[in-house]
Amino acid sequence: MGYAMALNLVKAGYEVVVWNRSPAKCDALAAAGAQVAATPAEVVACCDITLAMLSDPEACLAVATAPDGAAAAMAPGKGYVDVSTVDAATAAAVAAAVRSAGGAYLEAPVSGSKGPAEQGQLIFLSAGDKQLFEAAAPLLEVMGKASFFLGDVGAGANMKLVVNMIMGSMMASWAEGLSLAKQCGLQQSDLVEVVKLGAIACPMFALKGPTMAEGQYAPAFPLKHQQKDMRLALALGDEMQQELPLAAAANELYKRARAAGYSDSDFSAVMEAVAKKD
Ligand SMILES: NC(=O)C1=CN([C@@H]2O[C@H](COP(=O)(O)OP(=O)(O)OC[C@H]3O[C@@H](n4cnc5c(N)ncnc54)[C@H](OP(=O)(O)O)[C@@H]3O)[C@@H](O)[C@H]2O)C=CC1
Ligand SMILES: O=CCCC(=O)O
Repeated sequence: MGYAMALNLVKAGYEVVVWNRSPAKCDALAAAGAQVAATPAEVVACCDITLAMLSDPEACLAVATAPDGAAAAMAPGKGYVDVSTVDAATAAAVAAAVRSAGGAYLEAPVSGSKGPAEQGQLIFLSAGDKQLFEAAAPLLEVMGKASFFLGDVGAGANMKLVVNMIMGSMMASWAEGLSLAKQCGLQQSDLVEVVKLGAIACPMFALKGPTMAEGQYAPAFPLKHQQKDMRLALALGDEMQQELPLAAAANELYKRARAAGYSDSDFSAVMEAVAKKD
């Protein structure tokens, strides 16, 4: 995700400085014209606005707060936009580190996967410092098709977790439907066409149905990240005393798929947790 988003900024003519824990992953961006930094702090030192796209809460905290992390070079006039999917507590901790160094903080997790990231069609779910949202708007416009400002720190993270919890349950349900259709002798391709025309038509079902029927799960949204989002959404449910029985059941399927070795496959590989073995 970070690669596609940064590449769009380079293509739009911005001076982009990149860092990644595994440095080789910066090579293609360097070839496209980005400058490569040695640490997150070095990125922040070079830039007015720094974007972070990282896997999970642990990664976001590490990159923001390590001795050579982003907060170490934060200063008044600089902004940090974390577009990773994390929980509100992590967003608050990163915000505190950035703000205590005088910087501004925006969380802006994204809806949309690899394709929308490449096409500049992401949806940003932002919260935090409104002035930074306004300053970052031209960048978000390059990378996305819509940006929402949802309020104080945590609101963007919570919105993203609600959206991905719904998506995870829908995908698990779709996997069950495709599997049941097959078991009763129906063509899965017919199910895809029937669903496409009715009230439960859904771009995700249309996109993923054919490849799921073939047992192909080339990663767009890795299953380990979907399971992380289910876990974080369930924790949010506990905190809010909101029952989430469907999401809890779906989470067990994603955990089963992870245990079966599908962590780095697309999240549609949840199919393997429900499909009856012939
Ligand atoms: N893929 C998708 O479709 C979407 C993903 N998201 C969210 O975006 C985020 C990134 O997703 P995606 O790009 O797919 O994930 P990837 O797994 O491809 O990339 C994760 C990135 O995080 C880095 N990272 C992980 N742990 C650490 C750490 N401890 N310290 C420093 N860097 C670390 C990785 O570095 P390294 O290369 O060294 O491993 C890599 O750059 C996740 O929060 C995900 O939930 C949101 C919308 C869509
Ligand atoms: O977090 C991943 C979201 C994927 C999507 O919105 O298609």
